[in-house]
Amino acid sequence: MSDSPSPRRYALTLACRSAAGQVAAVAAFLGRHQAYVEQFTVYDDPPTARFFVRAVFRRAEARADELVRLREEFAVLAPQCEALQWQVHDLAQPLRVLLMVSKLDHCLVELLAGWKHGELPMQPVAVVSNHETLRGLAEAHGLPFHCLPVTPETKAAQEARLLELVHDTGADLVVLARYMQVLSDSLCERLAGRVINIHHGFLPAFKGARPYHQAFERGVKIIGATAHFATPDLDEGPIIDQATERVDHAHGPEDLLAVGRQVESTVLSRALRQVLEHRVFINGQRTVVLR
Ligand SMILES: Nc1nc2c(c(=O)[nH]1)N[C@@H](CN(C=O)c1ccc(C(=O)N[C@@H](CCC(=O)O)C(=O)O)cc1)CN2
Repeated sequence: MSDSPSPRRYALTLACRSAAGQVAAVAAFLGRHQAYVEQFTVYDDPPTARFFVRAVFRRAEARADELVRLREEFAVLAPQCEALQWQVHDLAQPLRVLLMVSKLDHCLVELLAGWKHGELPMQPVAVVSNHETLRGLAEAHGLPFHCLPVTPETKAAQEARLLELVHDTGADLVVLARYMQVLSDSLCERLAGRVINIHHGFLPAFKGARPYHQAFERGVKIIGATAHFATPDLDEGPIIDQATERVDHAHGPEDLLAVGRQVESTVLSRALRQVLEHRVFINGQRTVVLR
């Protein structure tokens, strides 16, 4: 990166205790840095007495070390704001994403298309699967493909290999794009807040591996999909986004799966975009999504 000053765009995210003066403190910080603020969104959550801030700003003449200086100086301010979590992101450095899939390709195809079309600001770093089925799709997009078959006997070793890949690729996020194996408690804890799953059901209804069959048996008239952070509690993680579609008595389980494909792909892509744009905060069992 040249030393000559160049315009750079940043996102500042802050979760802190609810209190007077939080906005003023952040605004003063941005003012001290002659920041040109493009977006400034806040939400106060009375039930948890937490306050959430997302600011997108730019600096006309940013020095090479500006991101480091911004972080060092916000680190001084953070305790005064009773910060619980904060980060300054350089928007020219998209988050690195490790994609996981089993045999069904519809969600992976949607994410890769969104990336190629510049709609998903991410840097995919690899595709990991427990089947060979989608190697061609990954490699056609120039992405390394790693097949880690999972059985009860191999699960621990394969998860250790997955953690190695997360480390070696510098992945910030892991996206379960119809990856049909339950991640262990220890893996979820190691990657807490960094694993996004698409559940092919409208949670909290119809948890598990076969929600469309459950929906058919129940005779529902609406099906849906849910993007959430994966936690040790299967299909219980904080929800990022959901969507639904109407169905009727004539839809069998396979028809429901067919209707659900686009709902799943749309919800996962939308949820991932919100995370990539630093809009999503985990707030206990829930999320705050600053639009
Ligand atoms: N720790 C978590 N891991 C995963 C989650 C999660 O919420 N927490 N979500 C799943 C995705 N999923 C539903 O959305 C899901 C996938 C698979 C199963 C399941 O029972 N799988 C069986 C194996 C099935 C098979 O081999 O085809 C199993 O793992 O024993 C339930 C829910 C992804 N992981």
